Amino acid sequence: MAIKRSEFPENFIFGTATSAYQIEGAVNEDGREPSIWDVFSHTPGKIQNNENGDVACDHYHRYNEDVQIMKEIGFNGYRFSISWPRVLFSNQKKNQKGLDFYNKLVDTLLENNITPFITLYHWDLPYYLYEKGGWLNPDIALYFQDYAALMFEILGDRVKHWITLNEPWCSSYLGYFMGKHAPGHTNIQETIIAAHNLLRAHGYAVKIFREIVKDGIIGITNVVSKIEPAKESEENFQAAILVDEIVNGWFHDPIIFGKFPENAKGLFKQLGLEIPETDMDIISQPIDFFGVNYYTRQLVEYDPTSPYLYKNVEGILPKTEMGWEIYPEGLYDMLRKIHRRYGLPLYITENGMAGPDKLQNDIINDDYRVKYLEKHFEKALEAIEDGIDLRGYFVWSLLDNFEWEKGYSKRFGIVYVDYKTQKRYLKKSAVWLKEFLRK
Ligand SMILES: OC[C@@H]1[C@@H](O)[C@H](O)[C@@H](O)c2[nH]c(CCc3ccccc3)c[n+]21
Repeated sequence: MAIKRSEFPENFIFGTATSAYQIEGAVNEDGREPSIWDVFSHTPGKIQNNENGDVACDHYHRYNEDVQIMKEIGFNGYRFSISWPRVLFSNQKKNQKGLDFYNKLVDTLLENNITPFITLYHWDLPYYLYEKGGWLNPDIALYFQDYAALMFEILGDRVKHWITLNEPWCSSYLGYFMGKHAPGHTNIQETIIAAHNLLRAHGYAVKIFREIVKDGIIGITNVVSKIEPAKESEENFQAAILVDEIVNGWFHDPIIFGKFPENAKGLFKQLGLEIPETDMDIISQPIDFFGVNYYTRQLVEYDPTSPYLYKNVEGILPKTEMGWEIYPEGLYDMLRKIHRRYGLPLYITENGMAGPDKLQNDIINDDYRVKYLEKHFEKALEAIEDGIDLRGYFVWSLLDNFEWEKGYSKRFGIVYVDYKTQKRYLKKSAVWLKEFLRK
């Protein structure tokens, strides 16, 4: 029996999500200054095919058309991020033209009965702050607080749903340990310091939010992967617990319990790493929800030859173009785990897949994405029916866009973008969503 919109709560938010650097383009327009992703993507060898976000989906100029597409599909929510270097100059003066873009975007969304959910930081740190140490400099929390306060003052009268950070695990581990993302460092000690300062910045923003937007709600979005032992053994089971603490617990526990998870902390200490723990009271300021970005599971095995005592193992399930296993059961498991452990309302702030999308006679037949979304919607509904306080679901993503180190090679959109013409084409999954959201 196909799942129906009417089975979800009447006030449930069905939306779609994007981020500034991945769709806006116009990187040198109206005074926008460079971010770490402008510099990283222009560094040869960092991005597949040496692509960058200079133009992307040209959303800066086409936002009206894109909102009309959301309206046509029938979404009642839209999660997007603010480009920090577009709204604040390095001399700390506000960039009015940049702010006006977001004012117009918010007003257009509201005119079309689409609720804006704003992410303050989706990885595009102003480059001049990186030159001052970036996420390694404790002062970054104060810079972030000033930026957050500006956005709360400018948009807080109309925007009541706010997310401080998108996936601090990615910002710290991909940016400072694996070197795959900006700023491209490969240092585990820096990673732990960056993670702590990201959490501090989150706390400083929550603190000022309570003073400026008294009728709004604020949370943080984390990537949440279902961590499973590749083979059943006590050692592998322990490895899974450890990895769950490193990937998931490290960015949830401090916010709710005011402390880092013990096993992971013990491992890092055994490796001789410093674990800064200042401001845990600010980090654990009460928040109103957790945003959950769910895509897949991670299979791990105990590995005594690794300093982190584990290794990732390739799974056997059907995979998306990113090589991620399709595992909707993990969505249910993680919603239940996060809800039980932390007791906060949840929004699925990202879920979706990269597919082998081909434009043929103006049609993109992404049946695989229809099936993916249907299966994950079913698990979201099951969670709601089991009493989990899930309030919304944002499909990643509205448009095909700049997929970070993979450039434009991976298409996550429900709307196909022909980058040569910037023409948008609704994929079959968008047409399916339009039908689903009607019922
Ligand atoms: O890769 C698709 C999207 C990105 O385009 C978004 O900007 C970003 O928020 C985002 N995060 C993830 C999850 C990445 C991840 C998967 C598995 C394990 C750890 C991290 C997937 N995505």
